Amino acid sequence: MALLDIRNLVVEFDTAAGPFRAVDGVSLQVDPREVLAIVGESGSGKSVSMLAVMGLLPWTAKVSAERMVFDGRDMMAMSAGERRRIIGKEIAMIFQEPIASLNPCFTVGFQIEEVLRFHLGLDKKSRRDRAVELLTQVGIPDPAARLNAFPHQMSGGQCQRVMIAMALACNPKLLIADEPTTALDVTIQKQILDLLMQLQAEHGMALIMITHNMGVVAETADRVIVQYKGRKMEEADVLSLFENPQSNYTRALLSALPENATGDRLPTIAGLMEDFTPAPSAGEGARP
Ligand SMILES: Nc1ncnc2c1ncn2[C@@H]1O[C@H](COP(=O)(O)OP(=O)(O)OP(=O)(O)O)[C@@H](O)[C@H]1O
Repeated sequence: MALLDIRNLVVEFDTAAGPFRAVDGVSLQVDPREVLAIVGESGSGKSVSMLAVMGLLPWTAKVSAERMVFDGRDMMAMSAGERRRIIGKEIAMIFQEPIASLNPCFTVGFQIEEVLRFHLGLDKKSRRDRAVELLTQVGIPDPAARLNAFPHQMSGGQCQRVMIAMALACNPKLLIADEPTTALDVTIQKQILDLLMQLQAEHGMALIMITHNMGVVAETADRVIVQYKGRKMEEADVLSLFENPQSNYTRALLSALPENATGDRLPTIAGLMEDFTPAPSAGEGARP
């Protein structure tokens, strides 16, 4: 049984110019321990789809889905309180801007311990011990002392490690990583990706990796969904996607990779919805 099963997700925003459909009928399933990449260019609705699952969209968003089931529980039917108990505990998310994701007014120790207090009700001493253990797991040197640091006293890479520690605090079944390395220096990007993959394997969690980077897809994913302008263009296991892409949009994305350039210039992607057709298997709820 899929850990997360979403059918026909639609997200529409009320804007001054009228309703805007950011996600248009996306279906996806993730199995326990599986790594699913959602890839697509900026604005393709990758983040909005996952923020809809987390219930983190602003009130201007209208979310509908035929099905949104996590670990056998219907997320569309549950109360806001029930959802809050799952979010951050069983499903955790990390974001592109680690420094902006942390609260600048509190030490990182306080912020990690707050997750442990809210979701697990641990006492002060157990919270501190667990926070040290978590910082150790994500590779922060001198963890007991670093708990007293404020986010501005840490580098971007260290802040992302802290975000990962917070996400792991309650041993989630699913981690959603939204462009987790995009804002970091190239050398740090690789370290954070390696850390995420190591923790995913050790903790046996499912991972949804949101990215615009085909290199990240190739390094991390078991299965891939290609999204464009709010619609699913293709879904395939990672090898099939690279070796035998079915949608002309996926082919355009792959041919725009620097290593696939044949002339002096990289090919551009035309950018008109009408030009691209989803792969025949992309539309249905069930995965190919
Ligand atoms: N609060 C909002 N109100 C109106 N439109 C929004 C809102 N949030 C996102 N959008 C729009 O929804 C579309 C999808 O955004 P989304 O952030 O999911 O894209 P993305 O594929 O994750 O790209 P990026 O990597 O740049 O975040 C974009 O056109 C964006 O402008």
